[in-house]
Amino acid sequence: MKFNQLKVRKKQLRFAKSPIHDWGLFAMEKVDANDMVIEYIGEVIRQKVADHREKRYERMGIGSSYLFRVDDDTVIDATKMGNIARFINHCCTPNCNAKIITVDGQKKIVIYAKRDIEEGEEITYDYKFPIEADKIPCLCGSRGCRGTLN
Ligand SMILES: Nc1ncnc2c1ncn2[C@@H]1O[C@H](CN(CC[C@H](N)C(=O)O)CC2CN(CCC(c3ccccc3)c3ccccc3)C2)[C@@H](O)[C@H]1O
Repeated sequence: MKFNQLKVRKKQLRFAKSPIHDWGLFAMEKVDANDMVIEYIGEVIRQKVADHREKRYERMGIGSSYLFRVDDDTVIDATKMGNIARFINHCCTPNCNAKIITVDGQKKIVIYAKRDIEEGEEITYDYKFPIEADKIPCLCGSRGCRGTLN
């Protein structure tokens, strides 16, 4: 089914302080399992450009960036141009999935509900960060928490 034929009734969402980390994204209405929640909007850039930007963001002290890896040569950067999807936090037992779909040759990241989500629940997905040496402790607080983001 083409992306624009999807039932793209925008979900009522809001960003607010999160018990997981800083700001998060919350459902303002019930979301049914498998419904599309939001697209992760940002600039589509090549891996090389993302590497340079990541170093620049580190130098600027903005640390963790709004970079979302799509595949081994495509990254979506929501730092300068993005939507509220960039506020979605990680959870080891998330209520959403991030799926990559291709629409007219353009790769898009769409966040779908894995299960029914109640009004007021925080929207989360598994970041699936690559394993790294310097660990980022995970604050998701869920029973199945793996302890680190990477
Ligand atoms: N389960 C978890 N456990 C522990 N930590 C978690 C978990 N889930 C998410 N996180 C944290 O959230 C990050 C992902 N984050 C998700 C949303 C985040 N909650 C938020 O409130 O922004 C988006 C990134 C946070 N950054 C914002 C930078 C900001 C900035 C930073 C410093 C100084 C000034 C400005 C900035 C602002 C504008 C432009 C550029 C940078 C992007 C992860 O990388 C991790 O650090």
